[in-house]
Amino acid sequence: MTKINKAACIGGGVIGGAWAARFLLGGIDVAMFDPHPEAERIVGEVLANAERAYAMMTMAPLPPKGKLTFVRSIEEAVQGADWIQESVPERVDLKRGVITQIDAAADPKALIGSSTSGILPTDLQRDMKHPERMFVAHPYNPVYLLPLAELVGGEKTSKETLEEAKAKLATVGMKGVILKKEIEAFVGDRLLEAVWREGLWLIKDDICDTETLDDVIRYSFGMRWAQMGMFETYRIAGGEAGMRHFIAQFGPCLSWPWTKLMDVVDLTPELVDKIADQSDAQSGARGIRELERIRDQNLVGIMHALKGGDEGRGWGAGKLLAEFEDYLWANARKVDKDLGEAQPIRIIDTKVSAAWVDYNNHMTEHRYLQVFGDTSDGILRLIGVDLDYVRDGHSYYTVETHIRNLGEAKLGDALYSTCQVLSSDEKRLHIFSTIYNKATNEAVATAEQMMLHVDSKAGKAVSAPESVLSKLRAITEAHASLPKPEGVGRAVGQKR
Ligand SMILES: NC(=O)C1=CN([C@@H]2O[C@H](COP(=O)(O)OP(=O)(O)OC[C@H]3O[C@@H](n4cnc5c(N)ncnc54)[C@H](O)[C@@H]3O)[C@@H](O)[C@H]2O)C=CC1
Ligand SMILES: C[N+](C)(C)CC(=O)CC(=O)[O-]
Repeated sequence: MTKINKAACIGGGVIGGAWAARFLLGGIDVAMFDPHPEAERIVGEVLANAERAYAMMTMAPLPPKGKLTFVRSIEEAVQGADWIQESVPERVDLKRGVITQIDAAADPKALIGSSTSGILPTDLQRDMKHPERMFVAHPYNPVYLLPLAELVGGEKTSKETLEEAKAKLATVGMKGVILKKEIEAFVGDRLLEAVWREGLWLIKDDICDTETLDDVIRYSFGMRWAQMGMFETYRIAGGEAGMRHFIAQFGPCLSWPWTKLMDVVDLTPELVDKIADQSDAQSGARGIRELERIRDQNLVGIMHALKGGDEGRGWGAGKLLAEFEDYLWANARKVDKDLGEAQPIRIIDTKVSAAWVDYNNHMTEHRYLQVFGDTSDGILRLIGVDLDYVRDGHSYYTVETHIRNLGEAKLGDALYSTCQVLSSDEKRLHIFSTIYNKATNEAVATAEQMMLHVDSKAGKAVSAPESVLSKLRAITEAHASLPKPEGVGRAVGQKR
């Protein structure tokens, strides 16, 4: 896949700031131009929330964070950039001017995406010298988590540009969908606008308030949409006869006067006050950044659930996350560890994220197991048991774990883990891992684990191949000279 080497973000508001976060956390340097006097603070706050979300989202090795530079002009921002994302306010004259300015200063091969929610790319590329590399890349808020970008070409956009944009977006975990034709508001905003129009009428006519309306969405079809969209959901709603029956039964309702879709509600000052007051009553006690964090944590939870969907193969946005994680592992900097060194191997570096903390205000139990699980995965990768190996039908399964919690890990604490191999043979791997607080180097928890090499299709333990065993022997022999760690073999309740 073709990586993005350097990105330029023109406009750093809600969307531009979140694009910058997506690129930076994908390891890409970003030059940002936004004349807003508080642009650095705003982007900094968005980035902080994005980093928090990524810490919850994945334990796959993200590349070192890219460097963010604020610059004073569009010309300076686009220097050396191969992806330029325009996210200035939704006005055709402003956007066209900015895009024409970008075009004049950028490398003629650099891709130029516009975040516009609905303006035709043909209208935006009108004055460009190299319009073939300009397109709409319409994202969804928050761009750093929601992976979709609608890719829409104008009359002068080349097909190759859209394909290249799609391939590049995959390297930052995004799914680019290429629309067959340009149309105002593309696909997503057409659908959203229809629902929004209807929602405004329901509030205006006092059928419900904003909170009730949101409840109707989030306790019902919102959940369905997140995992299956509209048409697959309705196929199921048609019962065994599927889509044809669904259309036969519910199609006629479309011509009954159920909706007010074609009437545009008059957004009078009174109606705006009414909606804003209801919205304040619904959510005003929490600030925007706090609401963003709640939203992000929920979105991560949904993606995690979808990652386990379809019997572990992953589904929708969760499958995409799993594919992105595969990509991150495949592209992680290979740490050349000396397998013959007589010291526990350092495996994981992480931080206690907000999602890991419980009502006792410290890292909750199962997160220790998660870090230990990632540590054992790390040692397995060192001996060649990686995702390809697992896909080929073999793996190590953990059959026993004993965790001891020795100290507290608090929100934001930096942690690292080490792993010592206690013994191994053709089938067994006996390890002892420790999680340390990075600031104090004090042990926070230990785990003793026994793993078995298995033929995962047959579901039984089998000998590992020599390619794995030779590496494992090197580590086991080196670690044999280490003192036995305190706590090995301890049983629960045993006196110290
Ligand atoms: N907010 C949303 O939910 C979504 C917005 N979009 C699109 O993203 C674009 C940006 O929208 P938001 O980020 O919401 O707006 P915003 O108002 O939060 O941010 C716009 C930013 O552009 C900056 N700006 C103004 N003129 C500029 C110029 N000449 N050069 C550089 N920066 C300039 C402003 O200072 C501001 O920080 C729009 O086209 C919008 O339709 C797309 C998807 C979702
Ligand atoms: C409101 N909006 C039209 C700017 C919304 C979008 O474009 C997409 C989104 O994130 O909902």
